[in-house]
Amino acid sequence: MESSAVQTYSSTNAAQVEAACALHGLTQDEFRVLHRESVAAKELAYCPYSKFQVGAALLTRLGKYIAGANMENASYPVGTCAERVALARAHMDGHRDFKAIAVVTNSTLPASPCGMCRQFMREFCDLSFPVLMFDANGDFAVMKLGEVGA
Ligand SMILES: O=c1ccn([C@H]2C[C@H](O)[C@@H](CO)O2)c(=O)[nH]1
Ligand SMILES: [Zn+2]
Repeated sequence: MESSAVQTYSSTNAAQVEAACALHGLTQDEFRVLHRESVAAKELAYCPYSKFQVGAALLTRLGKYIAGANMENASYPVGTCAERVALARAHMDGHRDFKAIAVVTNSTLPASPCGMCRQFMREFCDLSFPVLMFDANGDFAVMKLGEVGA
């Protein structure tokens, strides 16, 4: 079995943020707002079963930020993830082109989107779509959609 630890960076390390932004076509301001909006969204999670809050923030090509949080259900598979909530909200608001998504949890390691979310994103975003994953401390990993889970 191959084990590959995901490289994480600190969002307080300007050089690391700059490098990540340059690689994924984001401005540092966009990076900061994505982080801030995803953290705010996390507080709106409905997760009485797992108690695992997840926040997401999508950035559209037109510069709008759309938030999502996980919404659980007593019948567990009926619940949905933060990423899919954000994408559904965005699509309903008429957005079709997306620049990046940020996902944040209270975990001490960045969490990567599940297979259903990756499939859902793939419907609207290409394989180079940047996925920013923040942990509780603001450390982050970033991958293209085509690299997540690969
Ligand atoms: O990237 C992720 C990972 C998990 N969850 C949610 C699903 C469930 O509500 C809870 C525990 O898995 O976290 C997300 O929203 N996004
Ligand atoms: Zn998911």
